[in-house]
Formats: sequence, structure tokens, C-alpha cells
Amino acid sequence: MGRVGVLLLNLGGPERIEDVRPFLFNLFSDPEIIRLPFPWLQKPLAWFISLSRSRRSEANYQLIGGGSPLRRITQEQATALQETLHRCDIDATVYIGMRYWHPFTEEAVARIKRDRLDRLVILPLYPQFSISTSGSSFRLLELLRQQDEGFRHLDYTVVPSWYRRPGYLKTMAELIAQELDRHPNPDQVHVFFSAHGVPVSYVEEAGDPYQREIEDCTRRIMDTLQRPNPYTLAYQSRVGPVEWLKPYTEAAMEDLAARGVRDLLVVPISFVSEHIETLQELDIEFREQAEEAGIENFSRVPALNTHPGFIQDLAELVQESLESPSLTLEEVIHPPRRAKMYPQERWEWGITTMAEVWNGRLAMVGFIALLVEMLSGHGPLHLAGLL
Ligand SMILES: C=CC1=C(C)c2cc3[nH]c(cc4nc(cc5[nH]c(cc1n2)c(C)c5CCC(=O)O)C(CCC(=O)O)=C4C)c(C)c3C=C
Ligand SMILES: [Fe+2]
Repeated sequence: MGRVGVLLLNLGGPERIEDVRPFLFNLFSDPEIIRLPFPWLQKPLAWFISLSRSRRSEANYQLIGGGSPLRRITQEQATALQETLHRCDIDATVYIGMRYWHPFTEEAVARIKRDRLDRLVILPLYPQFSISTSGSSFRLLELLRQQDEGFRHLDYTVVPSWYRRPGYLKTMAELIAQELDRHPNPDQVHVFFSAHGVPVSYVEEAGDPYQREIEDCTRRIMDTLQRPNPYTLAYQSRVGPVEWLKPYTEAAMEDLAARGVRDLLVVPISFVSEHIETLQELDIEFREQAEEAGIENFSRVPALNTHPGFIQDLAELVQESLESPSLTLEEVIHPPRRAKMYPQERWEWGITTMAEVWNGRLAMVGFIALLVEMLSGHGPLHLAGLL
């Protein structure tokens, strides 16, 4: 088999409060997060959004100890996976490539090249595919391959999404069952799946399979769980003015509470590690809202982190990927050729989502221009004698 590498792809998170703004800048500079028809606008807009959002985000990161635990947990997952692979006689090195913070994907690629591997398995730590997560990392890797002959010649395979794996479904079902049994009346508990949202346009216009995969994933977990509990799927962490996948978590929970639900078990579904959106958004903000709405018994299923069943399943996935025909990045970047445009790229007259998005963006550009002029003391308003 030769020298094998496993590249774990993840989002990354700010480790200290002073990292929050540059982390947000990296995130919003990604065209898979905010897609603009004029690439030159991307960085000024990312600068502006990161500046205006950073205070709120910093306060949230303060609430979870001053930084994201993502790097530490991903490192623990990588170590556990490497040890499990070694026990299965696979001499693999596991690398971490974060999209928006350290250790960056570019750093991982530099290490991979230095180690002169024979084969690489590219494995996103997102169970379901989204253009905005695995898709963004795949695009970056494809770009790095095009720019680097050494990396281009490395034999590799890629895993697009893996939520259908029985090992993953079984581990999730076990974690849910454990939490259900801690409730006074386990069968009465409403199981509340909370997925990270994406804008509706990703699914409806750009063909992101994310919503379909999330819905399929929750159904399969409930089938594996084999309990009589009712369940709901809702979407959290909405950002910006456009419409995101619905129902939103708060509205769905309030609806359940109004219908008499008193026992709620929240299951984070789109991410395998604890992070800001489990530790702050669900455990603090959402719990408070739920209790105010009348939920009496609120609990949350922990993220998979280094659960032995999960790590074992990842090791089997790596093994199977090495034995199967290779999949290329071009094959899994979705959609291969964008059939439809994002709504903000397609011209339409009237009060449309596109108009709202563009009004917002033009207002931001105007605001930045005003700010720059006020700070520098030069510009068209000074020339016209208005400032
Ligand atoms: C599968 C998971 C995720 C999807 C889908 C996703 C899409 C998405 N996210 C934003 C905006 C933000 N995400 C932020 C942090 C963040 N997002 C995910 C996961 C998904 N994002 C994770 C794991 C994290 C970070 C975790 C951590 O630091 O612990 C943030 C920053 C935090 C904040 O300010 O709230 C933003 C902003 C968009 C716009 C988007 C889809 C287009
Ligand atoms: Fe996010």
C-alpha cells in the first residue's frame, strides 16, 4: 500500500479573542460563503462584514472560554484515527487542513508534499455535503493541485459525504438513546435535530444537496434508533438578510412548546465536534429561549468528538476508500458546472431577494467609501464641499 496519508478537512475556528476578526475575514472572503459577481468586491465586503460582526462574535466566543475548541478536538480526532489505523496495520499519517484558520489547508498540503506519500484519502469532517463546507475545501484543494505540479501528481481519492454509514448512524443513535434514558419519561421526549442552516438559494438555485442529505440523515438516525419518540428537524445559525432553510430553530421550538411539548432533546446534526454553535448557541442561547417558552426538561446530545465508535467507523471508511476506485475532486465538486446562478447574480426587476441583497451591498460599499473619506480627509464629498 506504500505511504498513506489522510487529510481531514474542517472549517477551523478562532483560538483566541484577537483571532475572531481575521477568522471572520477569511470566512467571508470565501466566494462559496458569499458569492459576488465582481470578485474585486469580495475582500472589501469581507473586511466590512468581519468588522461589523466581530463584536457580537467575540462576545459569544468569550462565553465559551475565549476561543473555539475546534483545533484541539480535531487534533484529538486525528491522533485517535491515526492510532486506530496503525492497529489495523495501515501505516497512515493523518493531516488536518482547516479552511479559515490554523492549521490551514495550504499548510497541510505543504506537509503532505514533504512526506512524499504514495496515496492520499481526502476526508471532510462534515457528514453531509454542502457547497459552503466540503465543497469550499474541495475547490481550494483543486486550485492548489492546479498550481502545484508535485501535489497534482499525488495519487488520491476523496470522500464526498459519509452520513449513510451504519457505524455513524449507530453511534448517533446510541448517543441519543443514552440522553433519552436520562429524562424522567424517555418516550415523551421530543427529539429536536438542529442542523446548521444555509441560504435557500444554495439549494434552490445552486443545487446544493445539503438539505436533502440532512433530511435523509435524520430519517436514517431515527430508523436506527427504533424508539417511538416524535422528532423535528430545524436549522440554526442564520447569518445576513437573505432567506435561509426553514424552519428556524427558535420558531420550531416555540411551536412545539405551544403544542404542549415539555421535554426536548436537541441533536446537533451537521458537525462532529463541539464548537461555538453547540456550546454557545444551543447550550446557552437556545436553552434559555426554550425554558422561557415552557420547556421543562431540556438536554442536548454531545457531539461525536473522539467517541470510539465514530473513530472506528472513520478508520473503516479510510480502509474502504483505499480499496475502492478513486474519486476525483472534479467529480465531487458540486455542481460540476453550475446550471443555475445564485439569485444575487441573476438580474430581475422588482422587490426580489436579489434587489434586497444588492441594496444591502451597495449601502455597505457607500458606507465604506464614506468612512474612508472621513478618515483620510480626501474624496468626492470633500471636492464637492459637502464634507
Ligand atoms: C455543516 C456545517 C456548517 C455549514 C453548512 C455552514 C455554513 C455557513 N456558515 C456561515 C457563517 C458562519 N459560520 C461560522 C462558524 C462556523 N460554522 C460552522 C459550520 C457550518 N457552517 C462551524 C463549525 C463554525 C465555527 C466553529 C467554531 O469557531 O467553533 C461563523 C462564525 C461564528 C459566528 O460569528 O457566528 C459564521 C459567521 C455561512 C454564511 C454559511 C453558509 C453560507
Ligand atoms: Fe457556519
